[in-house]
Amino acid sequence: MDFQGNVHNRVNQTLIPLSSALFGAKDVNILLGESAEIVNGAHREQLLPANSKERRKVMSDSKFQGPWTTPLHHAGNKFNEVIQSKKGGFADLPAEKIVEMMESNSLDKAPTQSLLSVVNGILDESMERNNGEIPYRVACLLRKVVQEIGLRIVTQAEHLRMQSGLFKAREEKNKSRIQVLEAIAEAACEDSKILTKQLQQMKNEQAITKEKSKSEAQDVFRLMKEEIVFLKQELEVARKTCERRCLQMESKARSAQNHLEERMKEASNLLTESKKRIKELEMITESEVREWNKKEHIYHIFTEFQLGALQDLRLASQSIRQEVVKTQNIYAKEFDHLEGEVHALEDAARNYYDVLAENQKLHNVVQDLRGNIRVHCRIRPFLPEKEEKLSAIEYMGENGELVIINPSKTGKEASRLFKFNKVYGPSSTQDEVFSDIQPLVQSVLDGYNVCIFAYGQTGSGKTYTMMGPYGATEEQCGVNHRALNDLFHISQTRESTFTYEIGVQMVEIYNDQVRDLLSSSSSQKKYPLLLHFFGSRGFTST
Ligand SMILES: Nc1ncnc2c1ncn2[C@@H]1O[C@H](COP(=O)(O)OP(=O)(O)OP(=O)(O)O)[C@@H](O)[C@H]1O
Repeated sequence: MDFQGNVHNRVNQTLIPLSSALFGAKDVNILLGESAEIVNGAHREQLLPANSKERRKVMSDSKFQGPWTTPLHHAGNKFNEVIQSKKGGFADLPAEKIVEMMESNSLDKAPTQSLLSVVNGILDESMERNNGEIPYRVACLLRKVVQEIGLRIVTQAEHLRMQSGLFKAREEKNKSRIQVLEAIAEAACEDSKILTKQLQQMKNEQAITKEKSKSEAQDVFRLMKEEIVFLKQELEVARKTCERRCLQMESKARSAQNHLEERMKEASNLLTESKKRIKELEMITESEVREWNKKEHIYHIFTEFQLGALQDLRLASQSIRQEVVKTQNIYAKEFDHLEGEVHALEDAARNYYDVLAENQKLHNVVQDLRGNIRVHCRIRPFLPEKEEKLSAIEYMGENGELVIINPSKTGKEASRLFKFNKVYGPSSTQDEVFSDIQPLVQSVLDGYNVCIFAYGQTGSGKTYTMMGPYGATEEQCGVNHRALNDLFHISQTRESTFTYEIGVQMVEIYNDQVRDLLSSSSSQKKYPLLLHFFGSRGFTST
């Protein structure tokens, strides 16, 4: 539709300029009007320009007018009046009238028909007359009229030449227009060819599209067929499954029915049994009722006996109440006495706390006196696997003296004396070692800073002393366990007077690096702190 509409528009666009070239221009009307004036005087009025001024000009320019011309009363009126008013022949016309007719103005405006009728009239008159003479004045008029007609013929001939020149020019113009129109027609033909081509192309495309849609429809049909086959198969499978399930359900229903029948039988059996039981129970109940009646009787006797006993009890309770009042009085006196004693105890307790504080002070003073820094030496026993058991200890004093011998040297240099605060022999126990450290734990709880650390070469027994051996028993536990036990124990005994917050930190210092042994993340294990003053030997501290 669009294509056809476009073609129609294009054809219209081509035709509109064509028609305007033929019929629309004003000059075409003028051209036709002027041609008609010359070729066919009958269409003069219709084809002359509509503008009245132009019309008048054309009319006045055209001096050759035939008898068909519409009478122009404004031109040559006098001439006509004279012709029409004349009686008899031209020879009879008075001289003034002929002069009046000969006035150039009058002749100019007279129609050519009138001029010709004057000439014919004069010629007829001369032929009618026997002598054939034409009076002089009439002959003058005749000459004048003939001259006028001759002039008009000359003018008309010129006019005709001009008109033919105009015609030629217009013909040229028309030829060029025809060429333009032919060119337009050719262009229109080219357009129509292109359009036809496009139409053909579109038809081809439409055919291809139709082919495509046909193949697609075939594909869809095939796919639908496959889908239907697949769905049929699935339906078949589903039907089979359904049948199988129905069969299973039926067998289940049958088994359930059998089961129910069995249950019904069991229930009926139970019912008969329970009926029997009810009968038995009724019999038992009857016998029990009898029993209960007997018992009621016995209870009745017993209650009466109890009432008697209760009476006795009431009497006894009254006497007891009197006793209790007496005892309460005695207790009140004793409470007064005890109150006095409690007051005395409170005073004593207050004194006790003072004494306790004093005692703590004295304890810490004693610790200070024993030395702020104490060095104890523990001698490790020989390890069982050691074969050579040659000891370097020559003497071990009770006040911390220790003499070490060096077999490779002689004389004074062979032995060396060391002085410690305390020396523990190879047979010393963990408890013995801790007994000297224990007072320091109490000092911690009194607000003193305490540090206990073990120092010695590898394998000298630091870990053993501080922690105990692997899987240690209570007896083998080292300083750490024992100190912590004491800390908790003493803090508990003091919980009425003190509140302690206890925290634990376990670090290892090894190769100048401090590590947090309780940290779970490996990145935080390493402390940024570097210790230079401990040297490079390993040790364990608490
Ligand atoms: N007093 C002791 N009684 C019995 N065995 C001990 C005693 N002291 C140490 N040992 C034993 O000696 C061995 C080495 O002791 P320990 O591991 O405590 O040494 P260490 O100084 O901690 O060594 P390192 O610096 O290499 O860690 C261990 O088998 C330990 O059981």
